[in-house]
Amino acid sequence: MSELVFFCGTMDCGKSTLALQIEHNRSARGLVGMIFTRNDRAGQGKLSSRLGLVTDAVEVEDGADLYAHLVDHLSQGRRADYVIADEAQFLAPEQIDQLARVVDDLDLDVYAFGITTDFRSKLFPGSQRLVELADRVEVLQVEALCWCGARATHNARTVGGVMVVEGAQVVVGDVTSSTDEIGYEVLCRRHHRRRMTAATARAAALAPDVLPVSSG
Ligand SMILES: Nc1ncnc2c1ncn2[C@@H]1O[C@H](COP(=O)(O)OP(=O)(O)O)[C@@H](O)[C@H]1O
Ligand SMILES: Cc1cn([C@H]2C[C@H](O)[C@@H](COP(=O)(O)O)O2)c(=O)[nH]c1=O
Repeated sequence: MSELVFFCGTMDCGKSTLALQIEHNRSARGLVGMIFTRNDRAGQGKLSSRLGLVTDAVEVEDGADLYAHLVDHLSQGRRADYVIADEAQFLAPEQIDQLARVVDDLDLDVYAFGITTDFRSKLFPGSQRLVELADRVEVLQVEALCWCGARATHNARTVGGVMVVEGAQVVVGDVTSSTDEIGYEVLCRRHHRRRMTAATARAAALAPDVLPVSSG
């Protein structure tokens, strides 16, 4: 029985790497995948991992019908034995419904990869629909860590290392951004709630003691 599986986690926990491994293992056995992505950092029509691997993919545009895309592809006599959708948080809810239809009506496995929540810890609409529709939701095993050493569960957006809570939901970026750029940092919930990033924690640790010292 084919499945819709949602592999999720924070940024930088290895989702794209796993997508590329699934693709590698299946193509090594002669299977052909249809690979979708949207807004990958490496550019349009790319699925890339921080380990340096990259493969070509179909860039999903606004309003694209993913089910129709598969039907067109197959009716031209071309193969697709399974589907991978990376950066699935950026897909519209309707496109997730189309992926579920690919599983049910075309009997293909669909592996979707994405972050569940945005920098304000709100569900992305595409991820919400995946949680609603997936046969299985798998949280990645390789945990990203907060600066304090706890498991990172949340994604913070930063400007110059300082966490921000205003802005558009979608801003493509990375966890290794230079000062002043918009970047991201993964944090545990405690430090996300306190808006305490590695930079602000370091600054607080270096600040002179603010408590008055009594002379008598
Ligand atoms: N230089 C490195 N050596 C070993 N592992 C690395 C290195 N750089 C990145 N990684 C691994 O790659 C993971 C990020 O993989 P990636 O697939 O790009 O993440 P995601 O798609 O979840 O954002 C990191 O959590 C880390 O485990
Ligand atoms: C938290 C958050 C992230 N994004 C963007 C930043 C990256 O381009 C991707 C996540 O990619 P990764 O492979 O999982 O690292 O999402 C965003 O647009 N909005 C956010 O709130």
